[in-house]
Amino acid sequence: MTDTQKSIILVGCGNMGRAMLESWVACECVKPENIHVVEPAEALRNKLTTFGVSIYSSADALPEGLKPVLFIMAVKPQVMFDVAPDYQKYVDGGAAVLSIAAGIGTKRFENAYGASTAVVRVMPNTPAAVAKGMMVIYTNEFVTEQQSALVEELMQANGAFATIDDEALMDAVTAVSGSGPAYVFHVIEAMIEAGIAAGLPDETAKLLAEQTVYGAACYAKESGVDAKTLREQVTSPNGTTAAALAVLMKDDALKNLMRDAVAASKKRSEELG
Ligand SMILES: NC(=O)C1=CN([C@@H]2O[C@H](COP(=O)(O)OP(=O)(O)OC[C@H]3O[C@@H](n4cnc5c(N)ncnc54)[C@H](OP(=O)(O)O)[C@@H]3O)[C@@H](O)[C@H]2O)C=CC1
Ligand SMILES: O=C(O)[C@@H]1CCC=N1
Repeated sequence: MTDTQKSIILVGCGNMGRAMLESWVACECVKPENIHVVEPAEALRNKLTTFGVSIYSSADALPEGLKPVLFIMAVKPQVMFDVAPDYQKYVDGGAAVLSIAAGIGTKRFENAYGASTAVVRVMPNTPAAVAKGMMVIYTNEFVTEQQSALVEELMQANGAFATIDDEALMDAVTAVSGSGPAYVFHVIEAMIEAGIAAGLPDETAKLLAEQTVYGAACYAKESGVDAKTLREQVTSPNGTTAAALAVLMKDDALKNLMRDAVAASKKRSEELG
């Protein structure tokens, strides 16, 4: 089997499933028609027609004899084990299950599908849609080299990936990089509103906020300089930034808020498991 003959099934093409799919259709590890997408919502299926992927409304509609290398469970944690039995036959045929659900551990899939099931957990994030995701991978001992290699190719198409050996870290991962884009989007919202309140036209406030967050993130990642030093380089003594940071850093306000937010997300991930 050549690489491009490999097939995968994506179960659920909502916010996160679609974000990952957007970068997969451009990657050369799986041909678009060999990406089988199962999504019950007609409106979401209709948005996939230009992707060249194979689209189904339910597991029953998948073609007979399909032998996927892996299937990706991108449904909500709350419905995961209602949906899981529909894919038992692919596990029995040697496929690995890849779950992106918050909280749910590999053991629960082993319990559902069988003790030696190959299970991959990935905590993705939505910037995967523009190949700028942070994808964190944990695999159990039953995942084969071929399955692992395909997972890494797919995750690379989505942006950067990291692997962890300790599954217990997944809740903290979820709280930082899984949920994290929402924190940053909220910062962008807040900067836009503040810019408008300071007198900027709406479109100008949006452009400035988005490009500033984008540029700062690229600079932090690409310069090799730590964030504290980069912050200090912006901050002229008794200048404008110092005036702003006196507000943001008073009593470690933002750090404390972020610590509480990440702790709340981690706790919720543990509860979902
Ligand atoms: N959103 C994010 O940023 C992130 C999400 N995740 C995880 O990704 C998973 C999906 O989240 P998200 O994309 O936000 O959720 P969505 O609700 O947007 O997407 C889930 C999709 O699965 C569909 N679905 C429900 N039942 C089935 C079924 N039997 N077969 C196939 N598809 C089905 C849903 O359809 P319908 O609505 O009609 O039920 C929906 O379109 C969750 O487990 C979440 O924890 C992880 C990291 C980040
Ligand atoms: O909010 C959630 O539960 C999912 C998991 C991480 C990001 N979104």
